[in-house]
Amino acid sequence: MLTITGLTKRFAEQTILHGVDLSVPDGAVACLVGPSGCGKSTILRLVAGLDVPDDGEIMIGGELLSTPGWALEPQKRRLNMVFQDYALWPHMTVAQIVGYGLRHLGRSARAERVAGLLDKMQISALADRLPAQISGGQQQRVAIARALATDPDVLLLDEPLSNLDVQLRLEMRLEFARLFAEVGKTVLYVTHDPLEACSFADQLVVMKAGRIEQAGPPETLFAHPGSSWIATLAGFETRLSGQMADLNGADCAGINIAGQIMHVPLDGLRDGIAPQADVLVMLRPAALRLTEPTSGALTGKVTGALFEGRDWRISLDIGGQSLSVMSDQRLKLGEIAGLSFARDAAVVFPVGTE
Ligand SMILES: Nc1ncnc2c1ncn2[C@@H]1O[C@H](COP(=O)(O)OP(=O)(O)OP(=O)(O)O)[C@@H](O)[C@H]1O
Repeated sequence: MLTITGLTKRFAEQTILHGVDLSVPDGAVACLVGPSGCGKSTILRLVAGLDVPDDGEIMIGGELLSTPGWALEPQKRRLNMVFQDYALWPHMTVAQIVGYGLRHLGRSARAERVAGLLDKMQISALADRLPAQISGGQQQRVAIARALATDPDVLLLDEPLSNLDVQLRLEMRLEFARLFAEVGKTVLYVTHDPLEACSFADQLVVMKAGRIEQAGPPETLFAHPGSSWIATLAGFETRLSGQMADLNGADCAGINIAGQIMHVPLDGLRDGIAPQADVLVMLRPAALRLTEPTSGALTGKVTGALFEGRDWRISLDIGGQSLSVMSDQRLKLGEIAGLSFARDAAVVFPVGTE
């Protein structure tokens, strides 16, 4: 178990991490995700021992790595880090790079272990090449093989896919999912791409401004986002402003959107939203449907229709607020249409706390 408690880091006058608590069980993959500058890489660097915390403790499997006033030297920590730029030594061959941390082994044991790692990463044919003679994706595999060579308890990866093209990134996501399951290491993985994080995370850790906003399995976070920022990551992209009107029966709330009442299931509603509170309703575009403008449904006026190769993107004005809905039918400008949405399509946040 990797355990981080009250981790605090300051650079000059600025506090970069504000008492971060995080536990990653043995063999689990935790992905730190969040906007640039929120402190993700700083956490990795502190765990790796490349920087010293101002406060808090870091432990791996009961062994203390860092506490105020004391830090275990980086090379004594049972972990390895893969950097964004791979940091491969330019004058060494792939086999020499991967075997570098195994110099204590005899020649044949070392060669056998290196061959196994190159095979695992599917780069056996590149053993005698220099880093400059292989592609970015292949360099990435070499960096991971090197990190696995010394059989660390924990792997730290800092944006390892960000230098690869889009297609290769998609392929490597699959590869990482396979690899992480196979090697069974505890992994702390930094990315700013939530979809990359979701591909293989057991635990998604969403950070903002030096704090953890929400952590848990990706499915839980995406179904029950704790903030509008996470809701946006989870694809609740369409926004409507309104006021709480009433609690309409046991499982539905009424929200006033520019004079019309929109009925939102209570499981999409945050606890403790006061009556009359100004709220932000966030909807997943894929779960919105256009319907006949029946009474009881939210209705809007069509202000645009764009054909996007398969479906029409219909722009709808609802009391001065606009949103777009995909439709298999073209609607006329000025037409009134109803809007329906699936039960899990909406989440609601009180304005000011979102
Ligand atoms: N050595 C340093 N000296 C001063 N400030 C630093 C130092 N290292 C990081 N910072 C600052 O700490 C903040 C967090 O940086 P960090 O690299 O952890 O962010 P990040 O979330 O990993 O961002 P990115 O996705 O852009 O890499 C940033 O504002 C950065 O400028």
